[in-house]
Amino acid sequence: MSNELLSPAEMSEADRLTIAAGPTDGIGLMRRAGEAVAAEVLKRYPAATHVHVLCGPGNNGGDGYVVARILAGSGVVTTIWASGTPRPESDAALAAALCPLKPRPLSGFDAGAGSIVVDALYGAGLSKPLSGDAAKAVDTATALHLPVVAVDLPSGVSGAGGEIMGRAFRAEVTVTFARKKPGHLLLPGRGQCGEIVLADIGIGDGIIAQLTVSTFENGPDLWLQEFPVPAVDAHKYKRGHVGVFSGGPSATGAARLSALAAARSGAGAVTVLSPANAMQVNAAHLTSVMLRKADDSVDIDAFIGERRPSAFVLGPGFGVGERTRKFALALLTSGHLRDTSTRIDGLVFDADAITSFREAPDVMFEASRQPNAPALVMTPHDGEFARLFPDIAGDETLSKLAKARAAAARANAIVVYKGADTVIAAPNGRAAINANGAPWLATAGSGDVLSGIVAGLLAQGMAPFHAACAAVWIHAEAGRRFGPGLIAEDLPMAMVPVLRELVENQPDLR
Ligand SMILES: NC(=O)C1=CN([C@@H]2O[C@H](COP(=O)(O)OP(=O)(O)OC[C@H]3O[C@@H](n4cnc5c(N)ncnc54)[C@H](OP(=O)(O)O)[C@@H]3O)[C@@H](O)[C@H]2O)[C@@H](O)CC1
Ligand SMILES: Nc1ncnc2c1ncn2[C@@H]1O[C@H](COP(=O)(O)OP(=O)(O)O)[C@@H](O)[C@H]1O
Ligand SMILES: [K+]
Repeated sequence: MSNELLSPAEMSEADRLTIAAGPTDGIGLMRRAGEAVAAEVLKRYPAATHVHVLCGPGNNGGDGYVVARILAGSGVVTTIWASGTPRPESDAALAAALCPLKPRPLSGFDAGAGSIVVDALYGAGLSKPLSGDAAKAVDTATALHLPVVAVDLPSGVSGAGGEIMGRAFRAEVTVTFARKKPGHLLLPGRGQCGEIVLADIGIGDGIIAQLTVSTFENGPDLWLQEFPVPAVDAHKYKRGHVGVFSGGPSATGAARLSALAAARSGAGAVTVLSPANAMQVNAAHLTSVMLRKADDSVDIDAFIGERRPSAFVLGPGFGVGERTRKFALALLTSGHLRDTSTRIDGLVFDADAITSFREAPDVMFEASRQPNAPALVMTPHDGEFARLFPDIAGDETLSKLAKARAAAARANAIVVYKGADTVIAAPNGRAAINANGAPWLATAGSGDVLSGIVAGLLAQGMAPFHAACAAVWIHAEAGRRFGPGLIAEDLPMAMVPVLRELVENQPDLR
């Protein structure tokens, strides 16, 4: 697998383990890193008149000295602008000594039109906001519209969380090493990276395996093996039955979007559970999706007992208040209804099911901790996240990744913290960052569709973390491919080619 995302600490551990295992030493890794960056510069900018390499005092700067040596050796006009000098006897000092160019002080950095900047100021070791000459260099490169190639990370972007510290370069391409880092995928860092090129510098998969990484880029590699495909003897109830709760007569659309998405994602049967006074409006709009009255927890228990649903969606269009809390708690405590033939694989709480617990989130978290509680997946956007986890949301020291992890642990739930950089986190600390979406997905009802896909996959027996990851990726992929003009109604149909490819790519099924 190459979808692991390494924190700066994990990357330096990978570095250490590789050197300890031999035969590659530190300068060997640095040479390969510099060679990869130089190759990218030569490939992308063959007509560049002048390359300016900005070198910091650490190993990121060390990579920069290697780049400058190779470019100069290839006949490219190259200037090094250095901030500080490498620590004596460090790999960076060795790289600088091997480079024939005399560095100029970064304070004087200037460049003409047609120039390229290689940003090797700070990478994994960024420890404080950019200021002084480094900040001025960012402003100069920006003002002159110079294309920037970043080494490992655009200086100023935190590798751990994607935050911009002070200022940051906006690169056209970022060449990183061995594995991506969370800061390449989380916003705003992702927006500063441009295209990301992953270079192999000799840190083997076996080394990465020793790190027991728990953060991943979301994609089929993570969950395709588990993606449900109906067996030859499938019947509809073997493919899972999803119940989706509808709001009142003027708020039924969200549940139907969710229900349709659950059906498209492969659930064999889907039932909209409607208040009595919204039965008519729901009936007028449903065809393959079934409809049943559910006004209170007695109705829910009867549905569970009789129809053996395997997953539920509660929240879209449902309304905020006591009734929602009652329904949520009835579902979380429905374990007593289980016998060997009645199994609820999971619950998806979205929208109003989240907001309804803003005054007393612990009540929900406590219920989800009970031994018989079904697996819970929550799908908050920023606003909903802040209602349920105000202290975590307000903690400026935490990245979105860290916030999602903290929330998942507290709530004993899979938390899908939505947005352009959706993070999916599990209570055990596993987390995935999603990066295949597009802003076309920012359209009313898009989130309702997502909750239905999660439930559809849960109902088919996918493990909750993987069901959530797969749903987020499929939803994003469908929206990105559809592109301009997307409305939520389009998403269930736009999923079809995505699902087809997933099924066709499952190794055992070809
Ligand atoms: N690990 C690997 O496998 C490989 C890693 N490689 C490369 O090494 C890079 C990591 O190197 P690194 O650890 O030396 O850190 P780096 O980013 O050079 O910065 C540290 C220096 O900068 C300083 N400094 C930081 N922020 C600052 C600021 N805002 N303003 C001013 N100063 C600031 C900081 O100062 P201090 O915090 O000590 O005060 C320290 O002196 C990595 O990104 C990759 O390119 C490759 O060679 C291949 C193999
Ligand atoms: N700029 C964006 N890029 C990618 N995905 C996005 C973007 N904006 C929103 N999304 C996705 O669209 C969905 C919106 O959900 P939500 O905010 O709940 O909307 P609604 O309540 O209208 O259904 C989420 O899955 C979110 O991750
Ligand atoms: K850099």
